[in-house]
Amino acid sequence: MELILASQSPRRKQLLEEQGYKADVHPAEIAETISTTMPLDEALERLALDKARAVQPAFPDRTILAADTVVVYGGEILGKPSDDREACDYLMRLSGETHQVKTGVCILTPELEITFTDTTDVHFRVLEDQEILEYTDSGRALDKAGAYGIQDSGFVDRISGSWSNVVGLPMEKVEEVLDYLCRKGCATAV
Ligand SMILES: Cc1cn([C@H]2C[C@H](O)[C@@H](COP(=O)(O)OP(=O)(O)OP(=O)(O)O)O2)c(=O)[nH]c1=O
Repeated sequence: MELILASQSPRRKQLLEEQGYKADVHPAEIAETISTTMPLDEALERLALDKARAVQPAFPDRTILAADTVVVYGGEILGKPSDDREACDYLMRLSGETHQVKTGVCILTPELEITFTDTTDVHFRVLEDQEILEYTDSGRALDKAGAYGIQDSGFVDRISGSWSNVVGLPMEKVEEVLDYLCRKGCATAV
């Protein structure tokens, strides 16, 4: 199955390819604004839908996948940090605590618009100031929600829920939907 991936995230491409899906990358060029006038899950799905719709005119016959991942801690949304200082601030706040990672997903076909959100609870071990600085200095924090990668930081000591959801795509649910689409015969469109 070959998808149009409306995301610049190399992690999402890798997660899809590891499960046997080919992903042709065409990132949506839209502002990443999360609406505050609706519940967060709905707002993430809306943003994923907007990303998918932004590329649909170029690929009207294809299946398009888009997503948006955020960290939620203490009632606040932590997206991608704007600089190293903010990245350090996020990591100091998350140290020793449990937060949530939410990914809103949209799978858009010529006939269907499917959106859903998955949530994973993530617990950080207590972090030393020095390791926070080393991580942010390495440049790995800036393109990631919450300023860390579960896959490259070693900060996480346990999770409850989907691991791939934290990396940027809840593959268990994504596969369920893609399998459903194949069974429904949308395969011609993918
Ligand atoms: C929490 C966490 C996030 N991330 C990444 C996944 C996403 O790439 C990024 C969240 O930003 P997103 O805005 O969801 O995605 P993106 O900007 O990389 O790509 P696009 O908007 O084009 O879809 O954070 C990890 O790689 N590991 C993690 O543990």
